[in-house]
Amino acid sequence: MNSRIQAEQQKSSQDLTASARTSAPVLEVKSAAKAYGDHMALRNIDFTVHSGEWWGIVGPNGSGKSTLLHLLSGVLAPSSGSILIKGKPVKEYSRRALSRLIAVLQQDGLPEIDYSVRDVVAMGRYPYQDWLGRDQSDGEEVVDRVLEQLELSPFADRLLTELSGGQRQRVALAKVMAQEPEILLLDEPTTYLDIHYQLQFMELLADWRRRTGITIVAVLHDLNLASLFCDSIYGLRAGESFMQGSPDECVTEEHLRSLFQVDPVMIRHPQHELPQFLLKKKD
Ligand SMILES: Nc1ncnc2c1ncn2[C@@H]1O[C@H](COP(=O)(O)OP(=O)(O)OP(=O)(O)O)[C@@H](O)[C@H]1O
Repeated sequence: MNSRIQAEQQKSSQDLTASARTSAPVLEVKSAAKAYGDHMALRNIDFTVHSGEWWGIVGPNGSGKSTLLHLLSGVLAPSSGSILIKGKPVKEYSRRALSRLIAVLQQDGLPEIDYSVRDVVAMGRYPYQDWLGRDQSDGEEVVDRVLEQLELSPFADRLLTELSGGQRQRVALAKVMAQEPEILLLDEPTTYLDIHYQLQFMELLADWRRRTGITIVAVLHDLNLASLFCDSIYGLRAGESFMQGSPDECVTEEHLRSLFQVDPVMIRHPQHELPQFLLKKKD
């Protein structure tokens, strides 16, 4: 990619971030806690996501990241505190209204089933169908457009069972794109992807956000990717808030040591001016 295009893309991403900061809150977590039986998985969680922002949720295994995502999507109710979506408690939305607002993508987005790519992407239109299963909007066009955007048109009639894991994850992304949500929640979406597909997946999200201003909250294990793509990072440790802020504020040697007990070598990305780190092995 030539450097002028790269600079323009970086600028448009910065513009998006700046405008996101001045826009309305879409997700608000207020003093939220979640207990499973007598185990407190989350406590004292407070953060606000504004329209068009991209947040990365990071933290060690078992720190409560997926639980937090389940609270945001309304799959789980907080034991105390509240979760607001566009100013309204999540529990006050009907399932259908919620599925028009929020799409969720898991780490293994789709099972290996005997459905064609087109049929699976069309399932994303479910929130727009009436009780007879008719799409009340331009569903077919949306499905065609999304297949085109993700370069899946040549695969449209292939079965999911005939695709690689990386291709299936792209179809999973197409399905949530067809859902046309305002908020996208992702739980470790790049876990099973090789570095080519990891980067491609993150670029597709970035492109989607540039085009539509969608709000993204993603649980990410890879802090280097989080630093490259997210505006803001929220770090959890043992169910409690550990840090929140920009990649520069969060991806630091001190935080990495304290969160993950690793001894990293910090570097500055020479092209993107963002913090990155290398891991060291014992001598
Ligand atoms: N359904 C459940 N019942 C009981 N305890 C649970 C349940 N789900 C999660 N937990 C516990 O809550 C804590 C947080 O789990 P959670 O899955 O949210 O962490 P995580 O940060 O997403 O972990 P990982 O990085 O390993 O996926 C863990 O101690 C886990 O064992």
